[in-house]
Amino acid sequence: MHNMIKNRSQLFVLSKCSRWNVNTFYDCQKTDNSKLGNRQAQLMARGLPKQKPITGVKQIILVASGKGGVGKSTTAVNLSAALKSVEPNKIVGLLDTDVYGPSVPLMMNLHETPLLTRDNMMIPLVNYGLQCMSMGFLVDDRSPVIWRGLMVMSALEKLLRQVAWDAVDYLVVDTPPGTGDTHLSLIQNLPLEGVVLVTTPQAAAVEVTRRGAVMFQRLKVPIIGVVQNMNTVVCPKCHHSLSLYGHGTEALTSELGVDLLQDIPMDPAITETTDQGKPIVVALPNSSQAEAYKTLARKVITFLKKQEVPENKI
Ligand SMILES: Nc1ncnc2c1ncn2[C@@H]1O[C@H](COP(=O)(O)OP(=O)(O)OP(=O)(O)O)[C@@H](O)[C@H]1O
Repeated sequence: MHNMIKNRSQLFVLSKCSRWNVNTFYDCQKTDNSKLGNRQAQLMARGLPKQKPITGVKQIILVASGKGGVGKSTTAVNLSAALKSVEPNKIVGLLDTDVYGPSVPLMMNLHETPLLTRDNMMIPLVNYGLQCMSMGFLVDDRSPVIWRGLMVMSALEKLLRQVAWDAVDYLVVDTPPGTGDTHLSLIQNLPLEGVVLVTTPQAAAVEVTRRGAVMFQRLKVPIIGVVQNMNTVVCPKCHHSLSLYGHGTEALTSELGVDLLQDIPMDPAITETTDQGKPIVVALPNSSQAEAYKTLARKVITFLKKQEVPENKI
């Protein structure tokens, strides 16, 4: 757990039984931004504007989609688990920035309220070896979040700056669908390594993904590649793979000049494990579905390694 505090009960006492909830959003202290580290220098060396890293995090990867419901959160959760599985020595975090429809609590089976450090930083909840933070940990599970944009931005600021990430190597950031304020705010404020776009191949989904991709390209966020989700169905008896929607994603990736990173079939085991709060990479680690997510993770890692600027070039 967090290196300042060795166990949760000790922390609970130290924080005078304070638990983070939505009411404390507006009266907490500012994050300590003094430890920006080498990363900023690396990004400046790449000619990127001066964004502020997240304390305790080395590399940040966005997972985004144009349309809702295409499997972005499922991909983000399984990508996080797969990064951990492929590189067990690395520390992986998962940040859910979908304030209106957070999925991480359900998909990671985490329903507690985060504890606070002495300086009012939220301690990520941990399951399956992944540090996790979500707006869903801070609001009632069943209540809708009825907030105006400014409140959402304020909540996002807290999620970005008031979480006590503990030496995270890879932070996977699940985003809301579309290309709204949250994306702009993430792009403006964070040194992002790149974005993984998730789409299904129907024309409607591909069209919105294209618009999202152009936004990322214009704002100089590297596109790591595209995950095509739920295009194929594999027959459990004869293992024949049937394509449901055709080649919309290939057309998109060749138009954008980016990689089609992985094809994830539509599979009931993925839905079931997701709904049970255990990503398929954890629930069925040797399955072909888990292997698909691990292949994706390996490609993301290869991309991240290429992004690194050698120390002697800074
Ligand atoms: N490859 C897949 N096979 C089967 N079911 C899947 C697959 N990918 C996602 N699903 C299911 O599709 C539904 C939507 O997935 P998910 O919540 O990840 O989408 P999303 O794009 O993040 O949605 P939102 O726009 O609400 O954030 C979930 O029930 C999930 O279990």
